[in-house]
Amino acid sequence: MQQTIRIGTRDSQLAVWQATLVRDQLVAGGHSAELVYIKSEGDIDLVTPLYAIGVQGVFTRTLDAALLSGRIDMAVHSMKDVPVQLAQGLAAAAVLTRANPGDLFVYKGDAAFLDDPESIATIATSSLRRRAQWLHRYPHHRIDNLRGNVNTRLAKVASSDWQGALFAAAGLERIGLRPANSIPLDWMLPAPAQGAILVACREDDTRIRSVCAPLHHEPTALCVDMERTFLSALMGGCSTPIGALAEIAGDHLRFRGNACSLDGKTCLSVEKKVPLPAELSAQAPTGESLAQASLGESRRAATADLARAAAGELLARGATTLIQKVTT
Ligand SMILES: NCc1[nH]cc(CCC(=O)O)c1CC(=O)O
Repeated sequence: MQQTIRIGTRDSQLAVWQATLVRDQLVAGGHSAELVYIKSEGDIDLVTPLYAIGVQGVFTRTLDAALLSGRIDMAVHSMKDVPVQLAQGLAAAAVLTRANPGDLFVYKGDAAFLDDPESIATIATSSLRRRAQWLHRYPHHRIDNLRGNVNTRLAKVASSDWQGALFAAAGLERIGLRPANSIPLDWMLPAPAQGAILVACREDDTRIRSVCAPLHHEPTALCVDMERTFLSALMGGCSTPIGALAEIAGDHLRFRGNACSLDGKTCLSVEKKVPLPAELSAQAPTGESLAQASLGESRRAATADLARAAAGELLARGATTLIQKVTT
């Protein structure tokens, strides 16, 4: 009998949904697995905006510690909450197939005010990235802070004077909460890795790494790695307004990135489109067969170069000043 795999997760509804998805896949693969609930710093202080907490990994550090001490065997995270550099001694065991990567505007009443350049609406979000991109498009609006897990935030919107609030589509959709009065924000670039789930384990845990191999989705991993490479090449911390989205569209890889000033007055954006290696087209097999097909480090290196080139372009066009303004 193999030992039961202990899957660490935060206890928000979204986190539990994601961890359950992993557990169910492991169980379907013939393994025994259970959830272990662990509170993160980000769940305890629900008032301070994340950018003001100021440390990376507020949602991941307690889980990292539980992994390293052997209390759990794997941790399931929303990948966008995980610092680009994983904690020492940990490794990515799998990146799951990405859900809707976009952001969503949830509004009250009707959304006609969006087309009215005179309207003085107040929109809620604590994300500097969403704030900056929203103000870039709607400079006449006001932004208020709104923290908490998805459920708390939805409830706060309902009982507030705000006209609406901004959410990750994946966060709402996964827990079956996508409100009818919502608009997908195609023009807003999501956070790097938004909508993707990362399973982390101890670097030397070969059993867990092989158990997780069938859960891995290489096309998603390739895309989110590009986005995270772009982020680190721009020196963005978790709170810098940087958006990035890599998408596989047929036989092409499309990468878009941006960096904005906090007030949204300046938004620099970049786009790259390159042909995709045939084995990674949208129809590519997933999981084990693709892992076996092995992309090879060279292909990853090529897409990482593209992300760094995109970042380099933004830096050359003035992103350095934007980022300095944010961090000082
Ligand atoms: N920052 C918190 C967080 N981390 C992951 C998600 C949603 C799921 C995802 O983006 O993958 C959210 C909520 C949100 O941004 O609205």
